[in-house]
Formats: sequence, structure tokens, C-alpha cells
Amino acid sequence: MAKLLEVENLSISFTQYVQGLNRHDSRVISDLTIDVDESEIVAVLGSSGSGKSLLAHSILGILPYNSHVTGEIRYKGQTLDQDLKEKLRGDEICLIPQSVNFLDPLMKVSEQAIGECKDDAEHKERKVRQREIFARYGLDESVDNLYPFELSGGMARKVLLSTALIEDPDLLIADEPTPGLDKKSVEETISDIKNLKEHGKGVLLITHEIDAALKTADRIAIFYSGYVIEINDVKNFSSSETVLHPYTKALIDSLPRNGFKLTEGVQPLGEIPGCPYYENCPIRTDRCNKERPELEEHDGVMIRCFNFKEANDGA
Ligand SMILES: Nc1ncnc2c1ncn2[C@@H]1O[C@H](COP(=O)(O)OP(=O)(O)OP(=O)(O)O)[C@@H](O)[C@H]1O
Ligand code: NI
Repeated sequence: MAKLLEVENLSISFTQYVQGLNRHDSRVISDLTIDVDESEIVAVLGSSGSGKSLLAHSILGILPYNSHVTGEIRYKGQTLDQDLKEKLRGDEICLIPQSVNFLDPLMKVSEQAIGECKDDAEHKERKVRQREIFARYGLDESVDNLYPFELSGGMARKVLLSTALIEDPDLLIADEPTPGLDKKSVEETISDIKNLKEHGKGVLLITHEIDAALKTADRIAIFYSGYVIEINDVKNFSSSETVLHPYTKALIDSLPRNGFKLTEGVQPLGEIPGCPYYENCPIRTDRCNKERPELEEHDGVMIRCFNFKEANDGA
């Protein structure tokens, strides 16, 4: 079966001019490799500012002009270059954006959700679908004719969700789709995402909430300081003993039900030669400070660590 989405060694950096003179490059995503199969939900779990939205924006081809990108993205085996991104986005590949600023302030929300139509017949058909999806999210007919500024935050989120779902995309990139939603709508969203998967579609779910990832995903990619440090099956996240990376273990131990044992400090930024987790790592060695581990496969799990084996054997 062909992979739906393959991201290989993606790095994103920004060029900024400090005081108008000094050019400064800051790397936000480093050497990121991840894939999504048909009928699969892959969660990218990372803390705030770790570059998750930029990953989404690079897949959609909507990064800001001052960004610099290397690496490759393929969709259904084909290189996803800027032309193909523009052709497929909003159609085969849809984004549920994190920010409600993605709504067009000058357009009624129902028309944004319906999108461009080739004729009246198509508009009619999509209007029915729009109403049905809006209704599922508790947006009644009076909402259809509102403009974005007339919506509450939660309503705006629901409009963004509906807009992506109306397209019935083959690949959905959901960037933090649930914060600010009521409980019922969170459940509706999760069920809609799972429904896409049941219909053979792929979903990349971007989130900083481990519970959302655990409830929804088949695999979880752990993002730390711009690096993917582990990609593992959701079933292995039931205990810190069945995941491999020390950061993933710390994340699981930090869950309320496990008694908040998080040992982690701030995420390091800037260029470092060694492992991105070096400063906080309980199993680090000298090598980790000098050399950066690659993301490698170990029994079907992708892991970026020199020492996980010894640490697990000794446990
Ligand atoms: N246009 C830009 N120019 C320079 N730096 C940027 C730009 N856009 C984003 N960044 C930097 O990239 C980093 C990652 O941003 P991003 O929005 O992808 O993080 P995130 O993981 O989605 O965070 P959150 O969980 O808060 O949504 C930020 O810390 C920000 O400083
Ligand atoms: Ni984000």
C-alpha cells in the first residue's frame, strides 16, 4: 500500500535581520521524518513553540516568505512541490488551521465553508452538506449568514472544522483542532477524524495534548525542540516502560494519573552539536554532547537516542 504522506529530512529555518543589518538564521524544525498511511491517524505531539504549525504550513505550502526549507515531502508517492501543493490544498489535502485568523473577514461563514463551485447545482449540493455539518457542530441556520467577527472563538473553530470536513479530503492536517471547544464538540471532532480514517483517509493530528493524541491516533510522533525523537504505536504509550526515549518516558510519567514526575526543563533553542535532549537527559553519555543521534528504526519503532537499549536493559 502506498504511503499517503511522506516527509523526509524536513528542516525549516528563518532568516531575520537584527537591527536591520545582521542576518540571523534560526532553525525551527530539524531533519524531520514522518509518514502517514491510508486509514491512519498519526499524531505529532510537542510543546508550544516546537514548530508543529510550521510543519503543517509546509505541507500545505503556506510558509511565510522569510522561511528556508530543505528536505522532501511526497504525497501518494509524488514529490509535493509548490505547484502540486497549490493544486491539492483545500481539495485532496485540507488543513484545520490552529488560528481563527484563517477565516476570511469579508465573507459569510457558510460561503467560506461551501467554497468555490463551478455552477449552481454544485453550490446547492454543497450547501446541503455545509448545513448538515454545521448542524452536527451545533451551528444553527442563523450562523450561516454571519461574518467571522460576529462569531465567538468556539464557533469560529467549528466553522474551520466544518470547512475542512466538507471537502472530504484524502489527507487532513488538523492543527490543534479542539482547544476552546465544548466537550460534545471535542467528541464530535474526534469521531469525525476517526470517521475519515475508517473511509481510508489519512490524518496528521497536531497537538500539545497527550490525551487527545492517545484517544485519537494510531501512532504518535514525539516532537522535541524541532526534532522528532520517537515515533511509536499508541498502544505502547500505556506505560513509560513500553516507550523508548527518555523524554517520552518523562512525558508519560508526567500525566496526572502517573503522579506528575516530569523532570524536564525548558526546550533548548539554537544550534547544538549533540542530542537535543542532552541537558535534561537522565541517561546521557559524553557522546550525546558531541554527536547527534539520527532517527532510526528499532523493532518497528523510530527512535533518536544512542543509549535507550542499555537504559532499558538495565531497568
Ligand atoms: N515568520 C516567522 N519568522 C520567524 N520565526 C518564526 C516565524 N513563524 C514561526 N516562527 C518561530 O517558529 C517557532 C515554532 O512556531 P510554531 O507556530 O510552528 O510552533 P507550534 O509548535 O505550532 O506552537 P503552538 O503549540 O504554540 O501552536 C516559534 O517559536 C516561532 O518563534
Ligand atoms: Ni501551532
